[in-house]
Amino acid sequence: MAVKKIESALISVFYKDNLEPIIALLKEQGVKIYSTGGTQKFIEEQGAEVTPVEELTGYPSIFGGRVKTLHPKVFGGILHRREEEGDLSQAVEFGIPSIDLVIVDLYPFEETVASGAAEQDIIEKIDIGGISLIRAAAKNFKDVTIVASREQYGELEERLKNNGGGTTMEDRRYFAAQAFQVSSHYDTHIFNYFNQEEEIPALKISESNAKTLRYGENPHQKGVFYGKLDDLFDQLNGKELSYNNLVDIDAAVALIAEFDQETAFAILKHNNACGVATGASVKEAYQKAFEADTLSAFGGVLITNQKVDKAAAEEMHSLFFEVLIAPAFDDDALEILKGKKNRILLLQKSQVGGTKLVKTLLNGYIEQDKDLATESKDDFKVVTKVAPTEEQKDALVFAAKVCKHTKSNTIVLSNQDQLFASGVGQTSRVDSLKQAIEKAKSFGFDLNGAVMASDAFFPFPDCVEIASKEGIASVVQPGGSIKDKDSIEFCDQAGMSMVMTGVRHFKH
Ligand SMILES: NC(=O)c1ncn([C@@H]2O[C@H](COP(=O)(O)O)[C@@H](O)[C@H]2O)c1NC=O
Repeated sequence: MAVKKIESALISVFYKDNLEPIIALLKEQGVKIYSTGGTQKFIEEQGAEVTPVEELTGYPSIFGGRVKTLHPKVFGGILHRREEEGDLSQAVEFGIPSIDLVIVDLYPFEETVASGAAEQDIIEKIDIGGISLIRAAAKNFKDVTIVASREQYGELEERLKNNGGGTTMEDRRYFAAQAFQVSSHYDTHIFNYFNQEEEIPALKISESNAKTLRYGENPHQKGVFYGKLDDLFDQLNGKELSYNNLVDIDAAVALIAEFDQETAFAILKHNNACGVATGASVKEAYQKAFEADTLSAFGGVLITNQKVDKAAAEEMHSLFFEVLIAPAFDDDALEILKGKKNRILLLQKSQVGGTKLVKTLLNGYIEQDKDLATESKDDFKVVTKVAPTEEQKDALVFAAKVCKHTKSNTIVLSNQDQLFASGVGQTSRVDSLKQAIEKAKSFGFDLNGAVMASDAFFPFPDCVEIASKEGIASVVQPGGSIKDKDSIEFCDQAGMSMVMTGVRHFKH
């Protein structure tokens, strides 16, 4: 493919770091360099000759830097079509030089917003000249090479070296695509800043950090994660995270975030908890979580909200599991856990944050607020003659937390510090209850005195009838059925207590 030699360049970058090798290369090739104030100074410090852009435009940088490159001599130099006679003669007529390479690093708008800066500082960080240079050069990629961010310096250097100081059409088209990626990302952030009140009903998401996964949900499906996982986790051991790992990890961190007062441990499989417990230590919480379902724990995703110590690590080590997430690990615990080379160990550095959930649906996207409601004892409205004891209320809070993070329809059975069993994702609530009862019994739990949580109301009294037969003593549910009365009356006859929260927690 034909190589177009670079003879002139315009460089205007906010962050000057890492530019040195490019300057050295351009200098070596005798490229004529035009530049703006701060960048010009930096390039001169590298010992290269620079023509100030002011010399080209005949204007100084004005209005506090709001106008410096915005001039026909600059944009004409980029945009004129080299194969058009008319464009070439106009360039000569108006004394417009050719600019073959444009290097820009935009004002850091996103960073300034994130720093909590004042509105005026944020507005000044909306780059105008830089973004225009990027668009112009990308549009004229047939003749011009555009490098739109400092992250692309390495690629430019490599391509210039490979092509003897020039670029191919393929190179320039690639850089143009990168440029529009940079400019659209930049504008997305500006729009979202201006539309914080969501007056304009438009969904703009832009994430340039991509991680190609081994595959999607199944090996015949491709999968990519877009986001900055490194902000949340340090991976300390194990194989690459898979699509399904990420889905389970997402569910695990959301569940464990419910427990901020006590040491908690959860084991998840296919998005649902098969074990959850609190305890005096991570080891004890793990043991109790594991007890709830010693079969499902195999290959599971494990998570705790406390530092993993040696005792806990020794206890877990014999279990085959995919992932363990914790906010910290003792060195001797890590040494034990690293004994299995594929085992994924994640150190969680921060909470997930964010208030919205988005997914694709039909031919569009669906967005909703995250379910950030968690009920405490104060939210319980006792609707039966018998009120739950304090201990039962603790158990109801525990069960309700697990219930909120389990696929609907769900029924969760527990005491105040241990999940006994849950029925998950059943098409009828009764089936969920039956599944939970059978499972709890199969792992040796005595349901006498246990509590029950339901993610949505009981349309009929059938669930409390079945629960009563098993000795379940107290129930938490949102309420809101036209037949609430039937369930309440049954509980009163059976001597059970029931509280309503008024908050439904479907998880589809
Ligand atoms: N106003 C303009 O004409 C203009 N032209 C280029 N810039 C930006 O100015 C910055 C470089 O400025 P300096 O070389 O003075 O440090 C770059 O981030 C570039 O994107 C401009 N600034 C903002 O719009």
